[in-house]
Amino acid sequence: MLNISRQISSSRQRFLHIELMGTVVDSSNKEGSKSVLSEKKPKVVFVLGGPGSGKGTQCANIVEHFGYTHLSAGDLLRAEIKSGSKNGTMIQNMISEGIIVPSEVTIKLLEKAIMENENDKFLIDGFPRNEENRAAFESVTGIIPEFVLFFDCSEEEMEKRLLGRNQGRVDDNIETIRKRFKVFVDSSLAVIEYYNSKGKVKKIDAGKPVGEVFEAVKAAFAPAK
Ligand SMILES: Nc1ncnc2c1ncn2[C@@H]1O[C@H](COP(=O)(O)OP(=O)(O)OP(=O)(O)O)[C@@H](O)[C@H]1O
Ligand SMILES: O=c1ccn([C@@H]2O[C@H](COP(=O)(O)O)[C@@H](O)[C@H]2O)c(=O)[nH]1
Repeated sequence: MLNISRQISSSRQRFLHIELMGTVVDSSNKEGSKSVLSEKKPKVVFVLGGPGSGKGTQCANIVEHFGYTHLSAGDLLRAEIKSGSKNGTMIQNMISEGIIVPSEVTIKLLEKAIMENENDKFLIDGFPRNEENRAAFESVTGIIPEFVLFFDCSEEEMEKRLLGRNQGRVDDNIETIRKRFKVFVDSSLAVIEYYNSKGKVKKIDAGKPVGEVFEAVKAAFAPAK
């Protein structure tokens, strides 16, 4: 039985309370046109959560333990900037402002990364970031995620982690961090709500230490009994 209740505890802070499950990969898209992925039929898990909730950290653990390939949408966009692509300046400006890059750009990068990898199971980290991303990805690729891992963490904790990350990211400054939080609440939570309505969200308390979070993640990947 689903049980979602959203509490707004301050103008900037919202939490989702969710109970969950999920599956299935569909290789056709709604327009009937063929995606480059229609033959491959990869298994996909979306890894979602606010900026600094620990998605990348836990994806590294999942790769090691469960043999998935980790595709961070943000990393693919940053690599696109470095490659000198024609979209590089636009992507750079959008990341600096914490804005969501057009779906077409991100989906092309994800499709390419999946096609170029022999693995058939992928963690897609940090995408979809809004409902338009989600609908476009499903329509273009025909992929429905097996499930969605949702890293639930307070803004206070995420802010502390991002300010301490020290990886030289242009968006890890307090001004952009606050913009990213707002984008997450205004646009990205809707994706989690959508998949929750399909019974596909597995919520993780991501405010705990890394090892404890991974114990919960492992349970989410354990086959249903
Ligand atoms: N459970 C945790 N407890 C404390 N620190 C953590 C935890 N998980 C990750 N961190 C640290 O917090 C920072 C952000 O983690 P990470 O990069 O994994 O987050 P993310 O969700 O992928 O962020 P973004 O969405 O900005 O890419 C890193 O410095 C990481 O080492
Ligand atoms: O699907 C995506 C993923 C990322 N972005 C942009 O990149 C930054 C950083 O993303 P991280 O997941 O924190 O690496 C994000 O703020 C967006 O500007 C995107 O547009 N679409």
